[in-house]
Amino acid sequence: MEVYAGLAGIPVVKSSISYIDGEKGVLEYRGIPIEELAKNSNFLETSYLLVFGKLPSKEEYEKFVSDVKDNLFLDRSIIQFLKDIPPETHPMKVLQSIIPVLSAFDENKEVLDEKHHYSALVNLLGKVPTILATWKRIKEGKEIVMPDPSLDYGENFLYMISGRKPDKLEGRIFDRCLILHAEHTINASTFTAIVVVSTLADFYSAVSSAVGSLSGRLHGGANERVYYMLNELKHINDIEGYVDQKLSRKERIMGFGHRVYKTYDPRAKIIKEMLDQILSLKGNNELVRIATELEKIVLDRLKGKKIYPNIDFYSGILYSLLGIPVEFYTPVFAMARISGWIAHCKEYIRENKLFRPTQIYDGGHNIRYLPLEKR
Ligand SMILES: CC(=O)SCCNC(=O)CCNC(=O)[C@H](O)C(C)(C)COP(=O)(O)OP(=O)(O)OC[C@H]1O[C@@H](n2cnc3c(N)ncnc32)[C@H](O)[C@@H]1OP(=O)(O)O
Ligand SMILES: O=C([O-])CC(=O)C(=O)O
Repeated sequence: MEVYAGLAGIPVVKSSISYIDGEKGVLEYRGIPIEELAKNSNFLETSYLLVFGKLPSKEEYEKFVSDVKDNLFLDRSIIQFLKDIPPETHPMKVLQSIIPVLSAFDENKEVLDEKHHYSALVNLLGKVPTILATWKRIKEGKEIVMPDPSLDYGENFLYMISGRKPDKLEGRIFDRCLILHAEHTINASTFTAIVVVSTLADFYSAVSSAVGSLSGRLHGGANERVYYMLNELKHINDIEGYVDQKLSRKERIMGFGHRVYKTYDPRAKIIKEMLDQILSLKGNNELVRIATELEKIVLDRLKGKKIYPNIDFYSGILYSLLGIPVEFYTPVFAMARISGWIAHCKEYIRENKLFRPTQIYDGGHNIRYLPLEKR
């Protein structure tokens, strides 16, 4: 028997939700290339596609958007809960702890029932942006901005965090970022979600656990770390030394490398294009200059290892230009990934099999118990 460390390359499900060709840099959601969706779709339509397996008709789309919008507002008890949390708490921890509480307001509690899947989906898509924005305002001691259902999904989030209505381009760019982050086959957090749901725990527990899994710096948490790294590199001349020192210590450079992509992450390419678009309006930016130079040096030092920027490398810079504070980069990722997590939970539970892998035991046997005073 052999141990498959990190289950690398081991299929654990059959799925028709998304597809990656890591050598060619292809990503498709339900067979549609990510580039097509980022160009033509919006986040809620893409969420519908992921969860229900097809693009919605006009009526289906309108009903779905309206169901999400009906769920934007938070109960007073949830706002109070947020007010009682210590302000230093990272928003990923806030999200992870509050999501299970939302189940109290969902009357469809049976995990095997499709009604639960739908109500958890619209409840979480509706409330998670409001929770994050409300937490940001509370943390900063500012007045809470209530959701505005007349705005598009992404615009409403930018509005709630800042109190300012974003312009159309900012709203569209943010919405496209949400599309790019919505789904990515069986990554660590999605795997976490289906493991939880395989015990027949409900979708709120699965999504909350997936948030915890996403928060780590080898996964979604890397986008926040990239931002700190770029800020540490105050000058272009510092970069070579930084990279060489990191590599000589065998440390990872955040935002580079991927378990599946052995070429440029197609999502990072789209984010880079959007950065150019926003910079042409806002003017040049020092962080972008540093990131571009860092990318050149890392690609040069690691050539042969097939290591390229992943989605987390440029996303934070884009978020900073949209006025999103650094601690909220990973939570924004989580907000988008809800659709992917729920799509997988819904698919997995259809032919559920409890996850229960095995191990190769390499400890002792029949060891005598030694009383405390003899140890
Ligand atoms: C949304 C996402 O989750 S995208 C990923 C976000 N995470 C990051 O950006 C963190 C930095 N990246 C990494 O740590 C890794 O690339 C991971 C965890 C994403 C993928 O890791 P794995 O598939 O396990 O790659 P693995 O550990 O096999 O690495 C292969 C080789 O490349 C090196 N390597 C991989 N990524 C990096 C990196 N970012 N910086 C430097 N070296 C790296 C490894 O040290 C290893 O070298 P070795 O063969 O000499 O030991
Ligand atoms: O697929 C992965 O391992 C990580 C990733 O890029 C994602 O979840 O978006």
